[in-house]
Amino acid sequence: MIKIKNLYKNFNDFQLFDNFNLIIPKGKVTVILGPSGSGKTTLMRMLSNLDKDFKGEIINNSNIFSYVFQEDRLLPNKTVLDNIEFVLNDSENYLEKIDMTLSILEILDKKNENINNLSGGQKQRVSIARAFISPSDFIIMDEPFKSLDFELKINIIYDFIKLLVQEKKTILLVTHDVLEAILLGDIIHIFSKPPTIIKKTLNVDINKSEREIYSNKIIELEKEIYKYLCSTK
Ligand SMILES: Nc1ncnc2c1ncn2[C@@H]1O[C@H](COP(=O)(O)OP(=O)(O)OP(=O)(O)O)[C@@H](O)[C@H]1O
Repeated sequence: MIKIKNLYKNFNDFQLFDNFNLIIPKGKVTVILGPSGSGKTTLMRMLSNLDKDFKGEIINNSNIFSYVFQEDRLLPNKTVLDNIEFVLNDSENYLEKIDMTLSILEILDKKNENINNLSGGQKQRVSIARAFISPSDFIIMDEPFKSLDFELKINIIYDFIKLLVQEKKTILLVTHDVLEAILLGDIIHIFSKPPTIIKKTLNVDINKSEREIYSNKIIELEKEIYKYLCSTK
């Protein structure tokens, strides 16, 4: 579990967080939805020790982090396999897991392909595979599906759900996409404008493998979230 306690963060006289608290439970997907400028990126930077200039406590026992960003951060001119082995110390022990993960993400046939020859969606699948295969305790995902078209995004999300059903991971997902939040999240936090607080927390009590985009439950949740996102309070 990762705990943020009594966090205060400012940039000169701009107070971004003013006694902010958040818990990221182990083995769950915690989603942050919030307006532009509410501090999502800053929070991720503080969680990953890139920004240490704050008051309060961040209790984080995870030793290894991995990241999935909107733009892929893969090694160019290397194969898919090279990119995955890059984050592993003893890749020999991971061969089965690599194949299984690539297969679920539908890119097993690209294993020995040069990254440069892959489409944007395929590269994003490689980024997800790499984060999943690496022995990290905590995966931070910053708008990982943003640049993808709707159909591709939904397909990758469903493949990603298959991975999560196989193996629970502690994930923090930051997104502006309400449907993505509902399909992947266990807990959804909606941020206010600064000074940022959590306006609303929703638990998604629908089995991950039963999250159908057209189902009434999903549509009801979407409506509820839009209500909070649109309220100025
Ligand atoms: N280095 C910095 N110096 C001054 N102000 C900053 C700095 N970094 C962030 N801010 C301010 O802090 C606020 C939060 O920024 P942040 O990038 O964390 O928001 P965000 O929620 O990730 O936004 P978006 O959804 O647009 O990516 C913004 O008002 C931003 O201008």
